[in-house]
Amino acid sequence: MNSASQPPSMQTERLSLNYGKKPAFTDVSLAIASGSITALIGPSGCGKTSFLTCLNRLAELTPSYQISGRILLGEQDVQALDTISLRRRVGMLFQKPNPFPLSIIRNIEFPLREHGVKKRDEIDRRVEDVLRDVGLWDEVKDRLSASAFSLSGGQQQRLCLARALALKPEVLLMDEPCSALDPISSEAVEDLITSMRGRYTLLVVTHNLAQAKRIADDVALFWVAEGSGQLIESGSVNQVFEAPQHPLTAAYVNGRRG
Ligand SMILES: Nc1ncnc2c1ncn2[C@@H]1O[C@H](COP(=O)(O)OP(=O)(O)OP(=O)(O)O)[C@@H](O)[C@H]1O
Repeated sequence: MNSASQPPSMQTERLSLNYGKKPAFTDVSLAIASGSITALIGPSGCGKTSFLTCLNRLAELTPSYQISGRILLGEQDVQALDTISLRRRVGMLFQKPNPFPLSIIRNIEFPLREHGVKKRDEIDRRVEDVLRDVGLWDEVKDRLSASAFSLSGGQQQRLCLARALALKPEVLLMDEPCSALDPISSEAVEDLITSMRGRYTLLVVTHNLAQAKRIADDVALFWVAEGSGQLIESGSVNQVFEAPQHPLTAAYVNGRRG
């Protein structure tokens, strides 16, 4: 599917990020289509993770961070939003599962309560809904009070996904969400990602080109040029993989560079 016809859910306009004097990426303008899966690909150090963490303003936690350009969520400038509501609307899943050191149920209940959901029956309903959504309910329904760390790595990652979904985000940022998992868990998480197409806007950093090809509607390729990450090409998955416009894209997707 080419999602270019859909209005962007998020977009960046000439976004640049420096850590102190060192540029991480420069002048990235990218529109992320609503309800689509966009894969961010490119060699190590080209700024993919830094770009992702700008979108929910996590990058601000790095003291030397300096940003220029604009990031829009819908029509709103994310700098004008408070970070709590921004991060409710733009959730994140990290490379390594990072459940809270709490029980399985509290991992989901905690953010719900933080965001004002206080009624027991609503909490229980939303916990069950999201655990079903990530295919975990049957595996954990009899041990909701057990520690989240008693789950396998793949189950922990699905719990983290459920925790993010509980807040009903519009956009989900995923930083190599499968790369720390065994092949079977990785496939389960990948299947979940594709099952979310159309319901959420997903931006997924992946080093795995075969995975990008399998899951993405759109692909954006970053590269390091002149000492900083650059967006060198973006488009539908078919265009980027089958008819790349830039010679570096052709070399990268064919395994000759990067
Ligand atoms: N917190 C930080 N402080 C200083 N420099 C950083 C920081 N995080 C990243 N960088 C630098 O910014 C550049 C982009 O890094 P980033 O991790 O965003 O790239 P990446 O494409 O995600 O890499 P990888 O695929 O290896 O994860 C690199 O040169 C990196 O060393």
